[in-house]
Amino acid sequence: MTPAVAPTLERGATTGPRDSFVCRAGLAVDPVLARFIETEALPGTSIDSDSFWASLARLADAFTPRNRALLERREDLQTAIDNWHRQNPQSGTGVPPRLLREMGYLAPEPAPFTIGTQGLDREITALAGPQLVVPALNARFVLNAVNARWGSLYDALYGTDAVDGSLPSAGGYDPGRGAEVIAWGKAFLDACVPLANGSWSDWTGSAPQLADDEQFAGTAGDNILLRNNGLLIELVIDRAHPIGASDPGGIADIRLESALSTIIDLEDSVAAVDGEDKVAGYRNWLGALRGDLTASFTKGNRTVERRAEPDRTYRDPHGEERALRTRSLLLVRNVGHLMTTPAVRLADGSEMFEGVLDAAVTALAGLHDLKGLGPLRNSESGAIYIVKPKMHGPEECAFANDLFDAVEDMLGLARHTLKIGVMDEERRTSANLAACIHAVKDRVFFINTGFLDRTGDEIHTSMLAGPMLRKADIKQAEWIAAYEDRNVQIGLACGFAGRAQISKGMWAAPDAMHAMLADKIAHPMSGASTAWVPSPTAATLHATHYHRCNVAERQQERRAEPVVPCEKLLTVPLAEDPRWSPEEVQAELDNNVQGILGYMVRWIDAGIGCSKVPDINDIGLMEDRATLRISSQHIANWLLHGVVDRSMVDEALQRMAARVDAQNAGSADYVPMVRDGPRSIALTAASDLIFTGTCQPSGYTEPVLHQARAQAKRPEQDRQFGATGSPRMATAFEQNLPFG
Ligand SMILES: CC(=O)SCCNC(=O)CCNC(=O)[C@H](O)C(C)(C)COP(=O)(O)OP(=O)(O)OC[C@H]1O[C@@H](n2cnc3c(N)ncnc32)[C@H](O)[C@@H]1OP(=O)(O)O
Ligand SMILES: O=CC(=O)O
Ligand SMILES: [Mg+2]
Repeated sequence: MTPAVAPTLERGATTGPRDSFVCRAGLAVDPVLARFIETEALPGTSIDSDSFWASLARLADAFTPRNRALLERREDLQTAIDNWHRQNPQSGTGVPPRLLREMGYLAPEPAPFTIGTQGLDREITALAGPQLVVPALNARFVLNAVNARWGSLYDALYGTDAVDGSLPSAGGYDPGRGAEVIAWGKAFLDACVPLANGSWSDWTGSAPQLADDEQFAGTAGDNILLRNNGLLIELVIDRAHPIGASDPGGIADIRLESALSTIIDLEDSVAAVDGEDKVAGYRNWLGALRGDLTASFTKGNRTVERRAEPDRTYRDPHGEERALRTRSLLLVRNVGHLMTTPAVRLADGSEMFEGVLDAAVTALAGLHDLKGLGPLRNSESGAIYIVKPKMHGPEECAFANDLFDAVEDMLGLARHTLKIGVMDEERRTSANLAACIHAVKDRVFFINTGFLDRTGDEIHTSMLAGPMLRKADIKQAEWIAAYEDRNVQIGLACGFAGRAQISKGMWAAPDAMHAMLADKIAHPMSGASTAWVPSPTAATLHATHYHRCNVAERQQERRAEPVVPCEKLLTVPLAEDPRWSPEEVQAELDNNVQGILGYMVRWIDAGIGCSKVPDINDIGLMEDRATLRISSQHIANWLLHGVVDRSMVDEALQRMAARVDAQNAGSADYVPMVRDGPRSIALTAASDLIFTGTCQPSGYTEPVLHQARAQAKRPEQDRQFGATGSPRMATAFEQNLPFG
């Protein structure tokens, strides 16, 4: 039986390294995590506390050695690649494919196959539309994301630069701007759900005669529902509303089905370094799935109570009442295979692999949805969706598959209840994508081109090959086009059309909605059935692309294409003739340093894992650990090859720290990095990250970030300043100098 209350959570009942830890089946568990599992996650699931912890201990026993071996394999391959570059310093290329095959970096291609995943929701198989990502630790944002299934097109157009690049002025409603928004909205309707005669601008409210009757989906009260490419559009009819009152047809708003699915992110957009942080994320995932998560906050001068939208109904064209899905389908992103967590320690005192803990706990939370334990439901088809990031190659995908098998057994779930989304964001995965998909072929529900991490890995893998192009030019180089094309082509060849999502990466400029409307239609046009957006507003605007482009047709067209050869993917974005002016070099360095500091100071000092940080041109960019990986690896690469030197980087760090301090001057609790007294942990960590960039595993930022954040969380008197700048790290840069 599950205990309703945790049995013994008193301080001191522990074998762990911190005397507040509690002992569970030989594991030393952070009491905050133990309490969460025993009082919130287990109750109702029919799994008792003793068997959960015993199974978790067995899971750790079974998967820890294998996980470690996979990380060693990463290092061995990287060493082999580095050695080749040392022996071939003038090659101007990456390691030749033949040698990559010999090393085992390139695996044998599987025979043609079709994925066999069953039991997926229609948001994954049948519909094409935006995918929102939200940091798991922020309940207010999570709830906004849950409810982002629907969004106001008028609000999204009015409140952003979407229509013509201009922003609304402060003050009241601007009727001129409003008229432009309404005209844009009506033109959109004319293009996507045209009337048989005339324009929606002239529609006066009679039963709409559509050019295609099939696009009439029904009514919800006075509102009209239309369907195009599988997505719903709701015309809000309200003549009492100021906008509806002046509209010939009484249209007060056009609401669009927007974020069909949402990833609640436990990975690169959060700062979670201990049991307390992990529980904050797990609790929000659990509450979002159950439908009882709430958030209360002050906005302007009012208190907002936010909760998940209840289900709605509408009447179809035959007058039958039907359910109208109001919430985004929820997926969770676990962490990758690299990090361990101090939330649980094993019998030998080592930390548990965080990905193993994530798999067990996020799946346990999923049981609440499958068993209907909360007031609302997520998956209608009984699936638990877990996105797995940063896997390197097929053996790491096979590891995740086996881990998910074991978690299913532990929780009494039918085989393949846990679905996996494979982030195609490491070079070894892109180069072996078919084999990676094959390793998870009966549970895969998406592949996604995480081009940000992928860019970081591109730099790190070929770090020794030579100086890389400038960051913006890397995005235009041959490898990335091959990467994006191959992902779609291989996905289609493995039968993803109509069965699973082919997903494209994040729009990383949250305020640049005009540019997004112009550019991001390329994602559905590529045959991808979904693509990432940073906010609900961006989801609504990006949804218009899926009305303008029929993804199913695009997939049909692209199916016949041959897959771009792997050789093109393996071209390295090296600067062939690096003759940048000093101003160009300085601008590149400053831009990277500003992004790094602007992001890290909030991560380390405030625990904020995803931020909007102005770039050197004052464009606010979404920064997360993946963009940090790119910037830090880029500087490390230019340092190594002498494009910049240590003193330039130190000078940029000081100058940009002052600039970031000025940018944050208005924020309460912000502690400047440039100050008298103890050196800023964030500034020290940023310096470490750059100067040890060549030695960080795969160029990841997590080890430095976690160490620095843990240090910042400790009471001031317990901190060891400069701990991240340990002698090992300080000398690592010097040791690499021979390559410079
Ligand atoms: C490479 C990768 O891994 S990409 C995946 C990881 N990245 C992400 O998850 C991006 C998530 N997005 C965000 O965190 C934010 O949008 C940022 C940091 C990029 C930009 O934030 P800002 O523009 O400063 O947003 P701000 O804090 O002003 O919030 C604006 C409103 O939008 C909402 N909002 C913004 N982003 C999101 C989101 N992703 N999900 C839900 N709501 C959101 C907020 O709830 C807020 O509304 P509220 O006041 O009613 O609660
Ligand atoms: O996770 C996404 C990425 O681009 O990296
Ligand atoms: Mg990523």
